[in-house]
Amino acid sequence: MSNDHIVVQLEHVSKVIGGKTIIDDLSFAVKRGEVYGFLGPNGSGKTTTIRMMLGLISMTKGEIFIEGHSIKKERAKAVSYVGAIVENPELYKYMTGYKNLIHFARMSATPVSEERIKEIVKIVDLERAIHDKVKTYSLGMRQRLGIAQALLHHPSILILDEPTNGLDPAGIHELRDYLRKLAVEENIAVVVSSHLLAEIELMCDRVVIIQNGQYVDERTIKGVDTTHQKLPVVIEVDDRVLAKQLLEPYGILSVDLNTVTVELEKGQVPDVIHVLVQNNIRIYQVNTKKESLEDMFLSLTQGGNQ
Ligand SMILES: Nc1ncnc2c1ncn2[C@@H]1O[C@H](COP(=O)(O)OP(=O)(O)OP(=O)(O)O)[C@@H](O)[C@H]1O
Repeated sequence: MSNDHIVVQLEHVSKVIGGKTIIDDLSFAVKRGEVYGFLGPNGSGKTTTIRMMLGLISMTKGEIFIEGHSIKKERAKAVSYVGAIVENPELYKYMTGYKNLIHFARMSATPVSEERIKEIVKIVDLERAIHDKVKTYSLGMRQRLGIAQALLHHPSILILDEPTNGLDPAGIHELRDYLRKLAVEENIAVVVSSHLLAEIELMCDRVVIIQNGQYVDERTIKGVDTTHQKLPVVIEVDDRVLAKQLLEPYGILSVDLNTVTVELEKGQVPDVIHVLVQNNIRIYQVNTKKESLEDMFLSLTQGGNQ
């Protein structure tokens, strides 16, 4: 199956509770093999959206498809592809990790083989501790056991609501590593919600940002090839008129008092500097305008509702 395979798709989803619009026309799609961040300030509607993705609450408008199945029309089928931990997983502290998994496997609607349990234990890195009682586990280990439980039935998508809550930096680091491994090795979509940009940036391949229940932006975080991305480059020169003439072929965006802004690919920047220098233009500054995810998220969360 190709990695462009869309596992979950939200189409114009809205949720109104008590006359108040909590989610407003939200659309996004998550693919196999990726860790997808769902980022928004507290109260922006992440949990509500996740509940709709799990079929726990209805949507007022729109559609959610999981593996092509409508959550409205084929709820049981659609939800069968989802593994999720929304609140703290229910674990039996006085049983071993392994016995917990056996217990959940028995409760699963789809049969789970012992082989599958072993495979999952390996993926979440609990091989050494799996026969110890859960009460001896750290919070991070308990969370991994919870994830193992959510994965028993071979879901196509794993949804984790604020998974780093309560974890220390080492725990967050571990979580990041095995979510990545999970997405690739199990070839599943992993959706992680958070109100902390730094965490999402560390963990995810792509991120959708919401505020007040509305879509704000979607960005690729890792592995993005910026070589051919065109960005505005502001060049401060002593002769903007001549500079404008020379840079015309590259596409001038604007000319100010002593700057010329051109839209350039990274590889064109040295060429442009070369052309200007050859024509005896003095260059004082070259700046690429790029709004970082952080700038944007900070401007969204200004007002301190984090
Ligand atoms: N059942 C409900 N009735 C009324 N308002 C609700 C209900 N559920 C959620 N809300 C409101 O909807 C908004 C979004 O809540 P939600 O829990 O989805 O946000 P969130 O992004 O998950 O935030 P947090 O990270 O704080 O949990 C909040 O303003 C919340 O008060």
